[in-house]
Amino acid sequence: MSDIEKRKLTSIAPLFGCSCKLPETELETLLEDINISYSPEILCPGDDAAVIKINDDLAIIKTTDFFTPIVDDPYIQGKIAACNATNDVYAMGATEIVGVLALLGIPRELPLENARMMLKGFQDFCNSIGTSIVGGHTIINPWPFIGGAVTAISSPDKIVYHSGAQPGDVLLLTKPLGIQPAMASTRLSSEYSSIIQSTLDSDIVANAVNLAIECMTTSNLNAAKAINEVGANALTDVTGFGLYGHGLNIARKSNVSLNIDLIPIISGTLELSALFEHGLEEGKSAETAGGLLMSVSEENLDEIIHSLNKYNVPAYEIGTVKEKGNEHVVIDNPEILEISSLSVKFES
Ligand SMILES: Nc1ncnc2c1ncn2[C@@H]1O[C@H](COP(=O)(O)OP(=O)(O)OP(=O)(O)O)[C@@H](O)[C@H]1O
Ligand SMILES: [Mg+2]
Repeated sequence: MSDIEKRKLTSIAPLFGCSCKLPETELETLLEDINISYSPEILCPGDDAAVIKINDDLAIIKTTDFFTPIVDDPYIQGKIAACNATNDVYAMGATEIVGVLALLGIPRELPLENARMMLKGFQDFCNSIGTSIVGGHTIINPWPFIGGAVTAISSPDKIVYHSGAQPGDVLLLTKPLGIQPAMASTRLSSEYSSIIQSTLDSDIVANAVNLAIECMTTSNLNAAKAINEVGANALTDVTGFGLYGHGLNIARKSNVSLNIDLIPIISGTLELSALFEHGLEEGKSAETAGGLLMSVSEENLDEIIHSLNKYNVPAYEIGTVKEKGNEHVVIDNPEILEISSLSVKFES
């Protein structure tokens, strides 16, 4: 057995899941320097996915995402990668994916069986949301990575942009936060292990990891279906830039301020975040395949919550949209809501 075969998937790269994204400020500098010119058919440069208007009835949505492993099980890693890559389509309010190209990077020494299981998890997840791998690209690379390039279609008028949040709107989030600290607890040195054991019950840590994996393998498709039925003013998904960073994208594009006064977290992750200094209570902790953050009018609020719950999607009311103030995103001493299950009580 080679050295790498004996190592865990997450031990081959030093960054995990969406936390390997280039920081947002550096990405902005990079893209500014290139000065890309977008033609008028590109409806929303800088949003979660590119939307290309073909005619009044048809837009094509294209997006790509890939990252390093966040779990050691290659099959689950494949599912998480497919969930994360396809979620940017749902973050535009679109629901109809027509195909996914699978992108794979594998270290020379990694047994092909590991790569095969990642791809199998990827394909099974795509099937579970009604689509399939239609091709891909595979390279030899020192760090393993997996992801997808996704194509979807939609009516242009169903697309929901970052830019539509209005003062008076309510902010809803569909998954709890805390993926980064929950998963960091699975990769601990013995020094950290003993600190955690003295701080948190081992069952709480195990449940946090299980719920984090459930979050990362639960598609935002159902949430997008609900939004498609009722409508939302602005929409994004919460990934590597955390709630703060993705909220900032909506606030800037909409020229408003977001006041966030409640942060739903995976139970136990506040203590883990404090230990690893991830900044969860400030919305700064990186999420992977996180939930949808939407801005909805007060008058649509009950209907959208009802519709989300009907599709078995939780809806946490985390704050409100204000006229633009000194800061685009205000998260000041928020209430912390500990979540230990994604299941929804639905009353029709
Ligand atoms: N190399 C690149 N060339 C051109 N545009 C890019 C490049 N990298 C990122 N972008 C654009 O920058 C914006 C932010 O990219 P990013 O992948 O972080 O999207 P996101 O939706 O905010 O995050 P996530 O994909 O994790 O959900 C997107 O509009 C994306 O198309
Ligand atoms: Mg996104």
